[in-house]
Amino acid sequence: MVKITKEAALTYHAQGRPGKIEVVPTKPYRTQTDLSLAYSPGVAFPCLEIQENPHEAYKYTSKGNLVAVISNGTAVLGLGDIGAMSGKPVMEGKGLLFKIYGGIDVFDIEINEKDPDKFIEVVKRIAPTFGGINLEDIKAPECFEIERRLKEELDIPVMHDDQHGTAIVSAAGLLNALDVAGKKIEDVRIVVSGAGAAAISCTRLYCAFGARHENIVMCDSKGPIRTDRPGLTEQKREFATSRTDVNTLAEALEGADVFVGLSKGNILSQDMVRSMSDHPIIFALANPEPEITYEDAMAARPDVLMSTGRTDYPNQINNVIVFPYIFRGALDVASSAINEEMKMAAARAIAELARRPVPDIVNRTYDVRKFEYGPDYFIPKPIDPRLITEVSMAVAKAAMDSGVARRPIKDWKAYKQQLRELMGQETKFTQNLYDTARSDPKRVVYAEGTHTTMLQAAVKAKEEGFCKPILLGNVDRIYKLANDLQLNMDGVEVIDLRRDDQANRRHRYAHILAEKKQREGYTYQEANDKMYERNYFGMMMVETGEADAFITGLYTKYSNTIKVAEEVIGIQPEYKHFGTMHIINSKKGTFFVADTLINRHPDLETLLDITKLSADTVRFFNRTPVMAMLSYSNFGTDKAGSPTVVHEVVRRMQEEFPHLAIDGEMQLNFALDKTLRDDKYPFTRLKGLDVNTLIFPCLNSANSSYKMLKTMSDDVSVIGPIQMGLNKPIHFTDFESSVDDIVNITAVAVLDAIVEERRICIVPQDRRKLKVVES
Ligand SMILES: NC(=O)C1=CN([C@@H]2O[C@H](COP(=O)(O)OP(=O)(O)OC[C@H]3O[C@@H](n4cnc5c(N)ncnc54)[C@H](OP(=O)(O)O)[C@@H]3O)[C@@H](O)[C@H]2O)C=CC1
Ligand SMILES: CC(=O)C(=O)O
Ligand SMILES: [Mg+2]
Repeated sequence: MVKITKEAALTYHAQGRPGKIEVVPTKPYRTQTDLSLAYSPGVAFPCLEIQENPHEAYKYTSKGNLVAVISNGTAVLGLGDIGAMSGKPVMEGKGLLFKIYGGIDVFDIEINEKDPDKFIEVVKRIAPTFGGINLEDIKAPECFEIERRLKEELDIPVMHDDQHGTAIVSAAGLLNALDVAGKKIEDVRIVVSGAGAAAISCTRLYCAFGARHENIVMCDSKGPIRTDRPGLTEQKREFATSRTDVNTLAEALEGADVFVGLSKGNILSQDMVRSMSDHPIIFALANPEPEITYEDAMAARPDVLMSTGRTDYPNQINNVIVFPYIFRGALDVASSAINEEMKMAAARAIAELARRPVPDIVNRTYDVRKFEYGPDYFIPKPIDPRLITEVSMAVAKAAMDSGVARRPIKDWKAYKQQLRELMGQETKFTQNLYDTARSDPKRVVYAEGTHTTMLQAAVKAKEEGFCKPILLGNVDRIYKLANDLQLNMDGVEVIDLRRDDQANRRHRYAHILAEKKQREGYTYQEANDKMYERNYFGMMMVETGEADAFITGLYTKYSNTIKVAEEVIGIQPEYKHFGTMHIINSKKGTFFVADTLINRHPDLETLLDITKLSADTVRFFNRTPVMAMLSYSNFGTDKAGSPTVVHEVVRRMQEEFPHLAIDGEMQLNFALDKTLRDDKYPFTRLKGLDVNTLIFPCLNSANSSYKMLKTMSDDVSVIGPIQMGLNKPIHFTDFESSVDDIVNITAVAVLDAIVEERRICIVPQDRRKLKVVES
């Protein structure tokens, strides 16, 4: 587990641009016209529209996606009243989290005002700017009145996150921890340490889920809150116990099932933990120091079900699992409030998610082989990409059902897709790719069945509904691995090509290959030896029609696999070379990039083949190719060196395909910026067109470019490599491919296999029949 040091935290905040957030324009601003639209005089028009109908603010401004995180710094984490400005790093941090998890923009606002009436007045006056208000780190009891009045007096969702975000996530954690411990919420004895903003709201929500008042003891800085204590606030009175036998936290904890700490660091001792019942649930949620450290609690007894509020320990219970999504759902239906129904729906959705298999990306990020629902994992990880869809949708639905949604959602499938796209999880392109592959699932051979990534990808592709996997490898090993990973192997075929029962098949394949290659010096014996290698055997399955597509590459070097593919499958007759393409999905659109893996220094004929194959592949994905031939020079500015080859390819392509949008050679920025290109070079065939296909002059530049994008940009997803030019659907992976990379390639391979006889140059009427990926 990562230990966070003071030095590291200070450097993180100070390095580069100080702080953690910046404001980024969302409209063009390069030209004088842009500026006149963005500001005066153009800006006057939306102003007047809003004056006439205030709701138009959601249409013409950022209001609908803008949340204020507002604090007066009186209860910052567990640090106490450190002042408004000192709390700014926390509020900026929330801004960052809102953005990365919920796609919501935030202005953090620190108000130097402790008087509730004045504070409320300030918030009310700035409220028109925002679509929602997240109150943060405001101490009890003032926070209750502040939130109550703002909710009453404003018509946008207002939520004090320390109260309700914490209540929702800890209720989800409690439901699951009780399930793991085999206990019922109605029966358990709960001790709550803290009687502030977070503690009161959490306890209220536990009661809404069935916890009994009489089973709860709440403690504040003075100890257990009893009904016989004079001068209790209204909220403390709500949870005061009538028990007279409890005078200390230690006494309250004897035999208790649950401890929830929302108070102060280091107030729970190991002895207290030992005095609790079997499988005690300990939520030590004070930040930054929990009521007891994870290590101490685990050392006290092995059966503890332990959570903290920190990222660096298992079972983090932190409101970050809630606030981005509850506001997302609320904003998306223009909800006028965040009510009890929405909170309970969010808690149930979070609890339910933790019980489902965990996505590969989460395991990889935490460097864990597999998270499994149980003592060490009963709450989803904040980076779980499903939170945005599951929680936001549950919240939006609850808002609609409870009558506070002003813009109900009509198409839930489209909304889910919109949420995924918002977070760049899944572009429309990938979705369409999957849908098309699903229309006619194919038999796909995975060469490396014993590789965990390949095995998981094969099962996932099957579960996505677009393939019938055939795994090559040792049968016992594959089933053991699948068992360890809890994978459902129904519908998966496993073939151990080395076993005696495959001898006939090996001989048969060897005969076919030897016959095909007899004029190239191939003997039967040689071919038979090769059938013990998974790439030969698997490709022969496709060659003979006993499978539809083949995927390999995690163990084998690319150059070796290519040789086998050329030998067994061969290149399409109209070409002499084959190549690879990567598809880049970014906020700016989908781009096809070639040749990313095969031809190191393509000569004229090779580059010509790559270009033609690329045009066909782009059409295969049902797009019209708009092709830029790239180089370091523009349209003949360099008359020597490599640009001359590109120049000549363009000439030949334009001559052979008079209607194809292709031009060059040109630099990458001219390819991607049509205004710049049309301004400087108005004569091109690409005038007014957005380029979607980038043909690089050599492997160095193509390979480095797609890898640079993949590594440096979080907003980019890459599909590939997609092979172009082989006779059959043989596809390769990078050795560093993830499960999702291979699932994507499987979809491409299936699509490839759907095209009968696999001609990339598919005739238009066949294409329509196939309903391949829509533009
Ligand atoms: N993990 C998470 O997601 C979240 C964690 N928190 C954490 O919860 C804690 C409280 O936050 P919040 O409710 O906003 O703050 P408040 O200031 O509103 O409440 C603090 C409460 O803690 C009580 N307290 C202080 N010292 C002790 C002690 N020694 N024993 C028992 N109770 C004590 C106070 O008692 P008294 O009333 O007598 O003053 C008060 O009731 C913080 O540490 C915060 O970081 C908060 C929100 C979310
Ligand atoms: C997480 C949080 O909001 C707090 O500790 O105050
Ligand atoms: Mg807080």
